[in-house]
Amino acid sequence: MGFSGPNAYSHEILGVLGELALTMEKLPSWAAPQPVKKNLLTLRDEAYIGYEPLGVVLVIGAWNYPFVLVMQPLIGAIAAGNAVVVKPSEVSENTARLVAELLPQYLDKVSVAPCWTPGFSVLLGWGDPDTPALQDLYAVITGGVPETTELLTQRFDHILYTGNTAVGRIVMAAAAKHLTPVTLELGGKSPCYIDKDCDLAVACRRITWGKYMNCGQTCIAPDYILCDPSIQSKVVENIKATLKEFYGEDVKSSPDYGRIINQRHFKRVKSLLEGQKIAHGGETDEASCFIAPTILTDVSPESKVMEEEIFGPVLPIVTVRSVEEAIEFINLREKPLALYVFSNKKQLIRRVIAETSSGGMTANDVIMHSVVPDLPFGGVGHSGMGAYHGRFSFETFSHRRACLIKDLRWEVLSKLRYPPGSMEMVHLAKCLLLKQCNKSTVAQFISALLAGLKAVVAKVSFGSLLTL
Ligand SMILES: NC(=O)c1ccc[n+]([C@@H]2O[C@H](COP(=O)([O-])OP(=O)(O)OC[C@H]3O[C@@H](n4cnc5c(N)ncnc54)[C@H](O)[C@@H]3O)[C@@H](O)[C@H]2O)c1
Ligand SMILES: CCCCCCC=O
Repeated sequence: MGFSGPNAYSHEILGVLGELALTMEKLPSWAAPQPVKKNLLTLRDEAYIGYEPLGVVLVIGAWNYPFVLVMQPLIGAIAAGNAVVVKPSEVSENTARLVAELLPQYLDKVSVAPCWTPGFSVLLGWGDPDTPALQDLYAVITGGVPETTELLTQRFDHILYTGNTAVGRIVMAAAAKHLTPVTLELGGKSPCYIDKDCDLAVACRRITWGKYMNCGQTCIAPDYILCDPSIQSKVVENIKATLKEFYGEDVKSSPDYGRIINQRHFKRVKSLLEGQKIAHGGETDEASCFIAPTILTDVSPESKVMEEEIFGPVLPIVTVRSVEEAIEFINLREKPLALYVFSNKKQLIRRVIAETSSGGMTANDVIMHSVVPDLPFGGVGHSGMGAYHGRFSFETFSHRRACLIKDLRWEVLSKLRYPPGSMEMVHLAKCLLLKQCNKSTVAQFISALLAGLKAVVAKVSFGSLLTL
């Protein structure tokens, strides 16, 4: 993909460092038992949510940000107390090799792995599973489809998969065989609506940054623009001006402009240009997998480029006459991973939010919701299920255990639920649970309490008499 040094650091390392710092600071509070609200029936008890590890987590990463996409889930899974098997994408083979080399050097080992089968041990390169030896608690498996397919036959306690929707189905089907819960971080076409009432220069600069970073190979890149026909040419001019500002006269030689990951994806993205009106860019070079930043205008909603996620530096503009039409356009399609809206009108922004659905959204910018540490990152519908980042990673990889600790006294309150049943007891329970009390129920409750109290006092006095 040709990340330059600064881009590799900011896209792949900074996020991991931020996640580590946040997790180390907040983990004690995330992991602490969370007391919950009590009702009159549980007033004297301890009721809380206790967090416990799920067990062994499988993290399957994608190639477009190959380091952060395995490290960020790994941090959450470790923080929640799990053992982890990491499967980086074979497409970004150098990073996969690096992860496999580095992780075992820095992370803990374990002397036994009782729940893992012999087949699994062989897959992990552990040799004879009966021979006690130190094994990686955080193992890395490299390889492609056959290795991942084999890995998926094993039983895990959670799987977090990042990648395309088609493979997402395969992962979910394999997980279902073991009743393993999954987090699916998928993709899709993230729309970007530009209202006429907005600062187009700023909007287009931000869109250009998010669309063409990593050569368009970002899961939450704005996939296409929806705007009024009257501003289409201004949008094109502003994006063109920004491209010059960002990458200079010769994009090909800019260290900040990437390349398509491989020939297969190069051919796929290039084919999306066929039959389109190219307002800017369109140049390609197969040998170096270069595709220039490209803008397509007056794109038909029925064209191929509007059918699949582009995942490349091609930005189609589809014109719509109003925000209603934009909302309808979005809602006729699968729920996207991200949604963007640019407008000076807060009311219009709130309307777009209220009348659409997406994994996440940013107004008046792109990508940025994904770097707010207290926001969950994930899709909805075909763009994914579940979420992670920060506290949400900890929650995703933990079991929330409902804990209630009672004592063996105050049996008088428990009598409410014991047979034989009576309507008086139902009214009393309703009074205690729903706080819907009438006078006679309150009187009944007080007399029951007094009876309980009398019994306790009698027991204590009898005990004191005995000790005299
Ligand atoms: N939601 C997110 O956080 C996020 C992040 C990055 C990418 N994506 C999405 O991922 C897609 C691009 O990634 P990709 O799918 O090309 O990545 P990819 O080719 O790297 O595949 C992802 C993972 O799936 C495994 N895999 C591939 N085929 C498999 C099979 N038949 N059975 C089992 N495992 C298999 C690969 O080994 C890899 O680890 C885009 O749709 C993009 O939007 C989503
Ligand atoms: C700036 C990094 C964004 C990472 C989003 C991951 C999806 O591809």
